[in-house]
Amino acid sequence: MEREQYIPLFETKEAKAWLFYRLFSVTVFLAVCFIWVYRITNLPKNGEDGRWVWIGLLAAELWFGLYWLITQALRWNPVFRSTFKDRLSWRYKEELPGVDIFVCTANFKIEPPIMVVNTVLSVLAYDYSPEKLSVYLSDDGGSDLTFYALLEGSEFARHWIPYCKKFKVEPRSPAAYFTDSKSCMDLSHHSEASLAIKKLYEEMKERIASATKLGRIPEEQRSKHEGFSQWDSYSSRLDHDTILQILIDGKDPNAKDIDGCALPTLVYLAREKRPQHPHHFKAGAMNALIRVSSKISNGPIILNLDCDMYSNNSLSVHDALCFFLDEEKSHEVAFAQYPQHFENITKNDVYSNSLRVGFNVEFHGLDGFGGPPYCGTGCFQRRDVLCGRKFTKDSKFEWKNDDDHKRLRSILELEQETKSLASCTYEQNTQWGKEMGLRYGCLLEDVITGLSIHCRGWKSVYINPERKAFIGLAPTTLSQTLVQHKRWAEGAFQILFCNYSPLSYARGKISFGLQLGYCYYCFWCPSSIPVLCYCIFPSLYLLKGISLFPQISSPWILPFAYVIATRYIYSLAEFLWSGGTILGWWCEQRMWLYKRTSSFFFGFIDTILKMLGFTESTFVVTAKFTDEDVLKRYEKEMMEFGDSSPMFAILATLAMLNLFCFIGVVNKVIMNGDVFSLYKTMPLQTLLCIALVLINLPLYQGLFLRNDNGKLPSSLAFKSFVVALLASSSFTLLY
Ligand SMILES: O=c1ccn([C@@H]2O[C@H](COP(=O)(O)OP(=O)(O)O[C@H]3O[C@H](CO)[C@@H](O)[C@H](O)[C@H]3O)[C@@H](O)[C@H]2O)c(=O)[nH]1
Ligand SMILES: [Mn+2]
Repeated sequence: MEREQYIPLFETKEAKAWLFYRLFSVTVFLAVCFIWVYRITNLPKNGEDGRWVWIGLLAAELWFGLYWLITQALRWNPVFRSTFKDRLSWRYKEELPGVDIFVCTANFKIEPPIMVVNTVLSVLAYDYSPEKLSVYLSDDGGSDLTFYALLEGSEFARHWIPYCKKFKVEPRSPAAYFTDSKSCMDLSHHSEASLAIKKLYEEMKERIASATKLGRIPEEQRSKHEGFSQWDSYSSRLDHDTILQILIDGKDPNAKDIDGCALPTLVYLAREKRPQHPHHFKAGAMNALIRVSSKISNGPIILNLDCDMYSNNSLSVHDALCFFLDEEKSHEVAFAQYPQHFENITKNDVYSNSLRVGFNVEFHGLDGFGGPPYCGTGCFQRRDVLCGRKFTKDSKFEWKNDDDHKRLRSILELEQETKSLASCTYEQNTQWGKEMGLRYGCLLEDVITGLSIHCRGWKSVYINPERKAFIGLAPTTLSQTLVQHKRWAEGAFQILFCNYSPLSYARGKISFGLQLGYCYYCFWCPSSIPVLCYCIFPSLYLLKGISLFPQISSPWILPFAYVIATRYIYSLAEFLWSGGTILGWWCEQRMWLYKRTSSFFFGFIDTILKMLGFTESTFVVTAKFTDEDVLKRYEKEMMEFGDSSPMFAILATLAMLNLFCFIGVVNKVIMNGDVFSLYKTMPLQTLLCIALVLINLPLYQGLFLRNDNGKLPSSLAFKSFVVALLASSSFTLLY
């Protein structure tokens, strides 16, 4: 037979301006070298003022310079991918592979069941043959409320899916669809059907809301489904049997939507939990899902989603499949990662949660070196690779289509057999969590798993289409953002010491660029220390009148000026290009500082304590639900403090310290009457201190000027005031 002509399913383009960027980056590096030379050649002699702090600054600047070199990997070689999904349907017609979608939820109190159901509905309604689509919800909360909500959702799906397909609805999360102004316009066109479906949705929402409010399932509902009986032996969230229920069996000829078309499979799973067995958080949940799904649908492609990440494009599966089914280029692709988008980002994004630059710039850069990391959500994976398969030249993606849609066993039998795969003891003495499935023992289970896949020789691709594929919820308070980043930074730091460390094990197994790329995240924690030094010492020495940087008349000021100016101009340009605002960029600078001085610093300390055996790290789940009061302030872009966490204590103390130094210096200048002397002798120190005070303005407001519940508690204000005052005055008087 003649070989069919090869038609590429995706293409990869390089960025246009890469040469320009590389030249620019070389000039910055030269300037950095001059700064190092300045520090070394001007080191104060033994006994002179400021020798120790000078050495400290040298260390910090060495770190900043080297770390900056690492970040170049993220921008050196960006690539952009596009897919041809019409060719896919044309080429493969009905022979596309099965896709299993895993949605994870963990806590019904902070991850509202109605939101979870919307996410599930959005993927159930994918424009993909229902026989080949299966959706699994893993509920680590083991909550009958979530189960009940899913049960309601499965009933509603029988109306929702045909509605979506008939009217080509987008997005297919009902909640998003009914609030989207554009789709509401459409809604008015196909009047009757849309009013009816909206009513059904509202009724379902109402039932779920009242059950949630009540805190239990009404008896009449409970008696309708035998699945609830599985909660009879349930004692707590962390102590219960496996609960498994196939809510829609796609292979059952009676499972039909209201138009008589087949439905995708839908499964609820709460794996067994026992207090004496570690459950490994999300990684454990995913591994249980991998095993359970292998018995039920065994789709060769797996999509993993967080419970808040609904699908915003009914054709994303097709887009992703282009990367796995291309006849010449696909054999090395292990996973395709989509970016995360968030629907609740305010205009200037006060907490810098949109991760704009990361997803619009840096991930493209990593893609150029062998692939973006696995981000835990919005990621399509090959099942065989996830289960430990190594890359070889003939690792082509293969799947067989079983035409037999009938089950040999009854569904009850199947459920019973499958349950044991989700038990606590199943993994004992197996490779699960090590060589198979997601890796255990790291707070960033996704990134470490992706790294291990890269180390086995696979590539990944980054797909960032115009129409957003997945949209979720970002944290809405400062403390949530800081806690989330602490988890991420701590997890990334753990990777540095694990078996797959990008510094040692990965060498030679992944490209040098990707090694650096991973290091960028892994070194977040330790980079807190030089930033802390820079926030404290230059200002204290300014107050004391000791200069630590070149004077305005010295030529050495030039490299400093060049680095500072280009760093900020470039980052502003990049931020605006990625769709941000100027004020948003300013907020990002603030969050840059806050993350380093609190999240990354605490992550650093915690990792060290953990290595010494003092603590265990836990996965703190981000709330996807905000109090009305808090939400109002969030929408007004007011920083939300509220409680007195140790992270806030550090931030407040640093802010106060800089304020005192600033006031002290202004006072001195006024007494001396010579405004210009400071500008001549210590221009950079003054600039740094002023910048730190300006960036902290919202914090001073939270400390002293606000009256709402989101301000900083006065006890914390008092403590930080005293500590900062003591530190600055004792430094000037005694030292
Ligand atoms: O024991 C647990 C803890 C969490 N989750 C689920 O994991 C997901 C992510 O949790 P979230 O609190 O939203 O964390 P984020 O920081 O927003 O998530 C990012 O970072 C995590 C790693 O830190 C990844 O697991 C996520 O996929 C990624 O989106 C959620 O759906 C949770 O329900 C579980 O299933 N079991
Ligand atoms: Mn999340």
